[in-house]
Amino acid sequence: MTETFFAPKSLTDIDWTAWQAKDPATLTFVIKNKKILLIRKKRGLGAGKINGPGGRQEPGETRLECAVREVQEELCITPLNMQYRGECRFQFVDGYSIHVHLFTATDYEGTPTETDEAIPLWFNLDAIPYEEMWEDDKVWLPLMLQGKACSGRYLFDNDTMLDYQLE
Ligand SMILES: Nc1ncnc2c1[nH]c(=O)n2[C@H]1C[C@H](O)[C@@H](COP(=O)(O)OP(=O)(O)OP(=O)(O)O)O1
Repeated sequence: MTETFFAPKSLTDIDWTAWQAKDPATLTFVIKNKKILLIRKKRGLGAGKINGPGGRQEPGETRLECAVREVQEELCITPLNMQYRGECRFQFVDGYSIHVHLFTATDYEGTPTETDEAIPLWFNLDAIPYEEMWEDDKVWLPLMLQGKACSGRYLFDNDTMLDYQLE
């Protein structure tokens, strides 16, 4: 039987009690010496944008293992002192969904290095380039940086954020 998907127009069109993302994923932000380590993403979802390093969880992997592996793969460094900070539930109107778990790290081993997935970029904490990032980042990233609750739900049509709600 074919499953029919009705494109939601707002968050209230979605049954969040039954919501299960197609993909679990992570994002990690290394924050050191009042600077934040971001990437220019070269491929995958959000290619061309600035974001934290991260990606989709692999079978058998914990969230933390995924977060560490993605930073290692994308920037050739190992994040240290990882802390879980919250989660973002993203629903796209085309039916795709991704559940992103947020981590911070206060240090790292190695040297941030460009890979075929990402270019490392350091920014002062008061100069984060939100205009080059996913639209939702300006909603939750400032809260996360202040140590506040930052979990939320977001509805997207491609790159356009249609609706959001912090939890
Ligand atoms: N809206 C929004 N804001 C902030 N960050 C994100 C989104 N949507 C997202 O998907 N993301 C993040 C979550 C993940 O970290 C990446 C998407 O994963 P991707 O890099 O495509 O996954 P990989 O497993 O690394 O894919 P490959 O390129 O290796 O196939 O973006």
